[in-house]
Amino acid sequence: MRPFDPRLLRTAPAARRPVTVLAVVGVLQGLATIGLAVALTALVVAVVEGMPVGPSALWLAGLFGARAALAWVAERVAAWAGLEVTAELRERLLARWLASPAEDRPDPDRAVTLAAQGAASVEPYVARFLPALVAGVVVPVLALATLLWVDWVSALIVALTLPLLPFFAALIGTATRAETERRWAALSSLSGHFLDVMRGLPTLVGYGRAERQVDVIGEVSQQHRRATMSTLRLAFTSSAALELLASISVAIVAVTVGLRLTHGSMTLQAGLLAILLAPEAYWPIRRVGAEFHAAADGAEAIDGILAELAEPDDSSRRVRTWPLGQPRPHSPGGGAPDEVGVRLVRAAYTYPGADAPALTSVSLDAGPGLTAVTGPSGVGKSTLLELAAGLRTPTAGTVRAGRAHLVTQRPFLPAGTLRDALTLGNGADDQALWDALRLVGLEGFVAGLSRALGTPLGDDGFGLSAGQRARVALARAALSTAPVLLVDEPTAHLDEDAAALVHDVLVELGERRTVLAVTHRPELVERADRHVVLTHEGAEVLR
Ligand SMILES: Nc1ncnc2c1ncn2[C@@H]1O[C@H](COP(=O)(O)OP(=O)(O)OP(=O)(O)O)[C@@H](O)[C@H]1O
Repeated sequence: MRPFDPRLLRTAPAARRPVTVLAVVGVLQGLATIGLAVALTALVVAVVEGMPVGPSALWLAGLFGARAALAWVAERVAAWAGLEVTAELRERLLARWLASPAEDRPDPDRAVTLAAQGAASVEPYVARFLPALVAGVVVPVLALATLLWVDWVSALIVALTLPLLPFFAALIGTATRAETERRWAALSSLSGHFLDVMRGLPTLVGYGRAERQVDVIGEVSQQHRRATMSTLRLAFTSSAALELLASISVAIVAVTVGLRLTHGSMTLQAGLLAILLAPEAYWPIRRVGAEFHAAADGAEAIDGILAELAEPDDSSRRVRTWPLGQPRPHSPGGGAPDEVGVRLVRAAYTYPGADAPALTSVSLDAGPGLTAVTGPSGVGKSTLLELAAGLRTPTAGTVRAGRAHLVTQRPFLPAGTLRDALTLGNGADDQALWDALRLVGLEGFVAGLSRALGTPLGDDGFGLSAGQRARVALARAALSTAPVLLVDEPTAHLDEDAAALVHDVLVELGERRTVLAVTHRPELVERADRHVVLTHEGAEVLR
């Protein structure tokens, strides 16, 4: 692990200010520590020699106060810096992944590990390790310079023994590296397993196989525990080794000072100051060693995150890049911003690692109005919508589409209120929300809830039926200002009456926008302006 990776400050500019403040506070803390040793010596000498103690006592109290205040500031700034960096790295990762075609994104388990635990482990690195590193560089230099001025013999002993600490720390660090990598791999595999089990839980419960997963999760957790314990063992042993080395070095200084004091070849002032200053040269380096282990995970994660954020070699595949939370500068799928339709010319798509293409040479031209897309299961209908939405880049041919809103077969509904699920954080007034709910036939249902739009929903829309979830997703599509709506099997979970209502909504939306709806329902095909049948050979436009 590199002690400090400057790429971090380049990638997370928000961290620059807090990290600079941390460095300045670290230098001030070092000066206060040296000042404290000088003031304490002056006070003791004044007491011993019967001189007035007032001035040195005042200096001592003032410096104690200043050091306490600086420690408080350092703690606050470190916490602030940790949060800033973690938040910025997460935001950048999400922005990068959202701006990349699906095939360029990492596996979900790696993405979860990087953005969740990975970014979180950067916090102790920034909040604890970096301040320790600043102190580790500044304080020993200041202490050594003062020692040289006070007593060159003590300075020589410290100068000779001090480099042993970072040397041993580096030796131990090299041994820890493999352990840290093992722990990181164990964590990634645990996340992957956990994610897979959570995804497959309904199926596993359905087949009565959920219990078996307890053992699998148990075994992976044990691997993680063993890796963590061996890292901890190493951390404790290395701390003890550095502690011992520093204690022996301070003892050598103390013994030589004591001998010279006894022989009268040294003044009490110089001797006391040397004994007080010697430990100050060692402790910051010991602290770096101690914080190193807490930071090792963070440094490993930073490597992974920075690699993920690094510019890709093939920038032509990066079809859409825009800052998070800002409107897209150009529409997905390579279309112009004002385009209102979807146009595919001999578009093909092969999933990464797949042998056969999921979509072969599809050409279609869908302008404003409702276009029904039908075809046998697995023919590539969902893939077609993802291409039109710009989530994937075609492996051959071209796709042009206006700004699109995609309603997938399993629409994402965040945990929060019904209002959150409808707006997804975009501003829309309540009147617009009620209009959209009326459109999809949910107005009466929501009005009947005691907290109406403020009704809390669980993860994935928990608390709503499958049909209600589909209609909330459709209301969200109606609320969006995108000129192109892409809808994947909107009536899959609905009974005849509810399906008829959704069909009305799609027809109505089609009067104002381009609606591409994948469906199995002949009633919707009947009412559509265009009908495209997807086959394994391409697309056949029937109407
Ligand atoms: N992420 C993926 N990785 C690899 N292959 C995939 C992936 N998603 C889909 N496929 C494959 O691509 C083909 C087209 O899938 P797609 O989901 O687009 O079909 P579909 O027509 O929408 O099917 P259905 O009507 O059952 O929803 C299928 O053979 C499927 O197995």
